[in-house]
Amino acid sequence: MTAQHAHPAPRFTGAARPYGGGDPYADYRTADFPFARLTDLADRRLGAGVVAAADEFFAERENLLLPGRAVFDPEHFGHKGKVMDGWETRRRRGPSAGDPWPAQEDHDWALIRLGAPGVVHGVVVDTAHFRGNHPRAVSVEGASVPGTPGPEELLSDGVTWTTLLPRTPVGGHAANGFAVPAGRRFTHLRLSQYPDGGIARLRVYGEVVPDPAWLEALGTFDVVALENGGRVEDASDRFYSPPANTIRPGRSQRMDDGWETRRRRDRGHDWIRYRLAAQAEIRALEIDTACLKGNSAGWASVSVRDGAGTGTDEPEGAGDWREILPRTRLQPDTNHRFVLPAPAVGTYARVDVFPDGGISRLRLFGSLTGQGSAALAARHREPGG
Ligand SMILES: NC(=O)NC(NC(N)=O)C(=O)[O-]
Repeated sequence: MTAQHAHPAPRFTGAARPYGGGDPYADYRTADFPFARLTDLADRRLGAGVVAAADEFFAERENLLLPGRAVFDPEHFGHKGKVMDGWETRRRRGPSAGDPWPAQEDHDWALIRLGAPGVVHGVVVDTAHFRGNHPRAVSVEGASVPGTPGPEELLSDGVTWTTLLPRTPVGGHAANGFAVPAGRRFTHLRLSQYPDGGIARLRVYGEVVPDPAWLEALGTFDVVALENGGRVEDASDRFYSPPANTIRPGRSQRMDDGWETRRRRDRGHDWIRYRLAAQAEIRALEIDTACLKGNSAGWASVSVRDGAGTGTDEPEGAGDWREILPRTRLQPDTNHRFVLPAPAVGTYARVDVFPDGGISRLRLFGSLTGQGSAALAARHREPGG
């Protein structure tokens, strides 16, 4: 899918006002970035990590990838200074009394391992609560390094870094969002801030491009899982929690780690539509309602559809939806397992929940068809994949 940007993302520059008391988000600058519907490839819950940083004097690099928005407690000071929920470096200085200012090219950097390799469509460099100490500008580069390289290898001359976002001014206390022209499949990013400062969160939105050799070796795997290249295309409700939670790794540990819809007061029902990693044959499935007790979905059905749709709209050129699990009663806080009476082939899947409520995970176990394997291999090979 290519993120379409009819209007360029709004840009925020300059300092924010000093914190004046009350809700610290009252004067936060943000926008609705169209690419933010895609998977956050730098999600800690997907396995992303900040493997190294040039400096983290004031606040630790790990904060960059925490889920949820950054918190600010005006009274919280520690031995090093104001405790900040982000990655914050010390102030850079020039070489001498006569030249006390940092040089034009001075910067601090952090190396990020993506949770799943993929093609990046947009980044958000969030400077929430960094008002007088945000960087003047940032840049983002990507690299594709096989295996599990450590910081030394990533910093070695042998690694080629491709610019995703050239050095660009950013504003303080703002969600600085930038659409990125679709490039290659990257495994790692380098975030730089000029000349120094603090960044609360980094979000990297794009499409997971899994390694076909790995999936081939596994044979049977969860063909809708985020880490394997599955994704949510649309959903009826995003009120309490994102539908993409249903295809995250691991079991849900808290209610907000699943998908919970608001209480319906009409005669309708809620649903999520997914695109699978590629065309697959599904043989078994799980619907988990972990941590959803008084608000678990009452019943659920699952359907699949075949075809080669593109984009986020209803799948184009796809066949009809075929129900593979009829409307089935669900128990609260329970993992439900179903072996399908016959394998079902599809490229899209849909879960319908009745009448509302939540499920925490959907797992679709199967293997890629010959057509699915070929499509995935082609995507992995192509320069844009
Ligand atoms: N008030 C501050 O945040 N000052 C300093 N930063 C921290 N974290 O104390 C600084 O120099 O940016």
